[in-house]
Amino acid sequence: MIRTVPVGLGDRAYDVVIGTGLIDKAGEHVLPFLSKRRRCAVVTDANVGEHHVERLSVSLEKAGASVDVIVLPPGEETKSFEGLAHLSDQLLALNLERGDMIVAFGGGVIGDLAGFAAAIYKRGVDFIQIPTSLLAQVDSSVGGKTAIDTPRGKNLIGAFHQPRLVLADLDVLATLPARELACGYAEVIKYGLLGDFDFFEWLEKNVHAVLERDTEALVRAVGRSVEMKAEIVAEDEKEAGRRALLNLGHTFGHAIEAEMGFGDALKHGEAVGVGMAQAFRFSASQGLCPAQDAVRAVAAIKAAGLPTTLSEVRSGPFGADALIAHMGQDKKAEGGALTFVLVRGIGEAFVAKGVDPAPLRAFLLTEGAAG
Ligand SMILES: NC(=O)c1ccc[n+]([C@@H]2O[C@H](COP(=O)([O-])OP(=O)(O)OC[C@H]3O[C@@H](n4cnc5c(N)ncnc54)[C@H](O)[C@@H]3O)[C@@H](O)[C@H]2O)c1
Ligand SMILES: O=C(O)C(=O)C[C@@H](O)[C@H](O)[C@H](O)COP(=O)(O)O
Ligand SMILES: [Zn+2]
Repeated sequence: MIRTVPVGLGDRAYDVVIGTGLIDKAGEHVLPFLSKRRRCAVVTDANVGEHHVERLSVSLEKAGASVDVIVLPPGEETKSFEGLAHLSDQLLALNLERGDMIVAFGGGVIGDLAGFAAAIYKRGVDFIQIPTSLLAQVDSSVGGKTAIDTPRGKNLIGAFHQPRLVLADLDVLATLPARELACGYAEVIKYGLLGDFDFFEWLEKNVHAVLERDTEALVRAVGRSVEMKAEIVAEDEKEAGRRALLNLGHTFGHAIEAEMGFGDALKHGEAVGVGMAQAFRFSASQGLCPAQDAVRAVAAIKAAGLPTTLSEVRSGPFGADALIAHMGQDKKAEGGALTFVLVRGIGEAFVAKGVDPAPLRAFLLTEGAAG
């Protein structure tokens, strides 16, 4: 089974190919994008490398490509200035040329880092995304946001750089740890919560099928997510307007991630789980959204085993002012004022500019943050 979702971006358009058995056929898919000397640098992490990189290399080599593999340490810490310096140096050591291809083979950390390296290496080389986590298949491999974190915040240094192709092989999810699958589910349910009530209702009924990796359920979950992201990105590539909806839960979530220091204790998908729950509760507290929609949204996030409250993230409290300070670094902020993605109900997100910090602070106190 193969499904192709086009991302309509004119001269930067590309396909997202979703299906099974794609790693073994990667060479065929990638070959048309290689230059004459057919050289690729595959960037992966140690976990993905251990399970899958051999098959990918064989497939690329069978198609006539010459392949070098760069293996990085797994984890969010790799998506940093240090990780970028290390990767750039490895690419230079291989003497990769401008016409060569970088292949990002891993989760969102590898995709964001290798994509950013591709955007700036020798002022820009092409790259292909072969996402291996559910989160990367439904979200980070599509849309061209690439970045690294800094201690001051999430994804603060980066570039828009679209891949030439995305190959999402559902088979590789077989080796993905259950915790990571739940992280990916957070971004899947985000699409339902932000703009597709029917998809949300389907997820309510099929959460266990998705988490048990039932192929049919994965095809629908990944397919619908990518379709929604592709449609939004094609309309608003650089987040001038509607693309901000994809940030539902992220202004809250990124602030929590920054406070937690971008490590293993709290993963991005988990932060988005709490962040989306807070976006619904905050919207309800401001009279924007019916309280029962917030209760239902939170229950659906919880059903995947994701956290929905600050106290599940850390027993010690978060400082309300520290969280608000992080929110000030959010890329959606305008003229010093905060922008949030809020909701009128399930499937009805909207962009709220100029959010007053006073009710926000009061809300965070009700959430258990310290004053
Ligand atoms: N660019 C975007 O639009 C976008 C969107 C969403 C998230 N992100 C970013 O993505 C990152 C999170 O991505 P993630 O959740 O994929 O994290 P990740 O890349 O750290 O991968 C999660 C873990 O799973 C392992 N793994 C991945 N695929 C595997 C497989 N098939 N088998 C076994 N292990 C596997 C990895 O080694 C890692 O330990 C964050 O940095 C987030 O900011 C970016
Ligand atoms: O693609 C987008 O646009 C998103 O916002 C998707 C998010 O899930 C993702 O985490 C993204 O990296 C966040 O972007 P940022 O601009 O808030 O750093
Ligand atoms: Zn995200």
